Amino acid sequence: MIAQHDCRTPGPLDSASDRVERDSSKRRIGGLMRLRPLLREHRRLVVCAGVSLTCAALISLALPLAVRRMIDNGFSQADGAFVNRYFMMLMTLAVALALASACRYYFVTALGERIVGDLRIMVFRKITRLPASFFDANRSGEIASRLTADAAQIKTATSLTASVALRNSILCVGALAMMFVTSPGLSTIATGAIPLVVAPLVVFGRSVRRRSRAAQDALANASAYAAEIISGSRTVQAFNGEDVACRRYSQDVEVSYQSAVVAARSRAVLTAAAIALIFGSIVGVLWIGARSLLAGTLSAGNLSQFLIYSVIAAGSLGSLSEVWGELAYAAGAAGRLFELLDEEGCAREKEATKPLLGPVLGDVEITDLHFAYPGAPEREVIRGLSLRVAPGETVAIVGPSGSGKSTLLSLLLGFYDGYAGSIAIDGRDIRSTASEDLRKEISVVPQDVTIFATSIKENIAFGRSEATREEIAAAAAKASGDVFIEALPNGYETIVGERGLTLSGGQRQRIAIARAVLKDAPILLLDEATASLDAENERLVQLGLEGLMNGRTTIVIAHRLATVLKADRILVMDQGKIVEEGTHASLTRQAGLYARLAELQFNAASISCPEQDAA
Ligand SMILES: Nc1ncnc2c1ncn2[C@@H]1O[C@H](COP(=O)(O)OP(=O)(O)OP(=O)(O)O)[C@@H](O)[C@H]1O
Repeated sequence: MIAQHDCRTPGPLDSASDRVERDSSKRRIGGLMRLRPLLREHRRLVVCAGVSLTCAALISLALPLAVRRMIDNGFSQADGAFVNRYFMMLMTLAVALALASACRYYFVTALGERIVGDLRIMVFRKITRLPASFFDANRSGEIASRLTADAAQIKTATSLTASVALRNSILCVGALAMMFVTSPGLSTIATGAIPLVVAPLVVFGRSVRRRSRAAQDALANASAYAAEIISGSRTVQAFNGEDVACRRYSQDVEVSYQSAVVAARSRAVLTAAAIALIFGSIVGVLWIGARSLLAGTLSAGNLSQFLIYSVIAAGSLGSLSEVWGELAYAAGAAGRLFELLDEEGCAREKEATKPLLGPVLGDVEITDLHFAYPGAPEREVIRGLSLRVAPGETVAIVGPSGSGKSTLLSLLLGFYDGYAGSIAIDGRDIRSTASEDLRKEISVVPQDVTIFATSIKENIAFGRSEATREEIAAAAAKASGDVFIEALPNGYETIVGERGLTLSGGQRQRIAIARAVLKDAPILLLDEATASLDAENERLVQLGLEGLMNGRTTIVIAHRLATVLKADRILVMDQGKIVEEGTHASLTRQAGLYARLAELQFNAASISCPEQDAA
């Protein structure tokens, strides 16, 4: 039976259709509203952007007034001094407009960059704390794409698009008001046409947004695949898989292209419809205006002013319909990022838990543990396992591949919470301890060593960034890594390639061991820690590890039985359970699974372990 921990098990991120469906109930633009707290944090930038934006819009609205006055009072009365004065004024307005526009651009762009930077940091912070089950269910490329492409989309929206939208809203409202001031009659006819123009655009806009999201998701899919192939480039080349990969990527890109083209087509039609409807109605209104001019009920200046305002109003309405699409697009991107922020996960936060008390002795007790991975809940990987490791004891776990050894270590590290039974350290259930506090007490050398594309020094000090150069060197020496590191051109400062590709497997392993040595935690987990070493290095590292294990609770997983002979106890795991327990000598005598494994690896009879035989 599997206990469902009360936190929600993170599953795959929503698919395009899921999201579109959910979004339809929320009115997509609303997604951007969640950026409000970030905007509040940068109030000063928001105010500066708003002021410069409003100034630029108001100055644009003042220009037609000047034009009318000039036509009616200057040209028509051939008043040269008046014309000069007005041109000077126009020049001043132009300079002010230029300045206001420059300020608008600067503040709005700075605001967009600031907001998206903050958002990226928030999301990244969250991602780094999400539980293992989230990463089991989601592709890293897809997550990275949210941080890059979606964040960029929001940047455009919060900076340029939002400013265009705001400017056009001000222009539209201002121009409409001025149209009424200029000619109430003509304006009534013009505004009467607005609902007829806007209604079809709103309806059509929705389908455009749906298509845009599909295009975005298709692109994220292609990016995730590309990231996977790039990180596995050596395997791809070793298996001559370039063509297969290219074909698959081309298909993904094609799907993304097709979705983008469909979205662009809808958007093009939307733009055409917007322009036709808006300008069509304006031309109609102007026709009426021209007739009023001929009838002498409207001056030429007034008609020109009305004309300019109606072009401004129409132009801004048209731009609004375009940027509405952009904003909806960005709201979709914001939704995708906030979805990550909303991931609940199971990482136990500090506030909700109690720290392990005092210095941890490393008494590990596992009682009747049952566990199935969230992705395969029907298949129990750990099935009723109980185990006690006393402080300072070294226990080795061996067993066939897939028997659940690494899973057990993952559970000890608190990577998964959805298990039944209990795991306690020094008598305290690890589920009531914050993940951060728990992991402080555990050093681990995993099966798949992770090396970051930075200096060797930083790689070793990853778990203790404040470590001194001497401490780092001492840890490297204990892991038998000092000789090879010092032989590198830049020693400890040498930058290793991505995932440590410029190092050999054994060198990577020794850096991982040095990292664990430096962390100096009371509990040590070694998962095939010496698997990539040659016999000579294995012997050296083994010596270092023995020093490290001394006085620490150690759980060692090893396939090579020769590496576990010195353990205080050997546990044999099979199908999620401990099936045998003892020393090498006693286990070989039992003629069970261990004896069979031993016989497969070496002639068990010829291996002797004097200390244990004696024991
Ligand atoms: N993230 C995961 N999601 C779902 N199933 C998993 C996951 N990781 C491992 N498994 C499954 O759990 C079982 C136990 O795997 P585990 O890695 O613990 O075995 P192991 O004994 O450490 O094997 P090996 O000695 O080969 O490393 C396997 O059947 C494996 O397919």
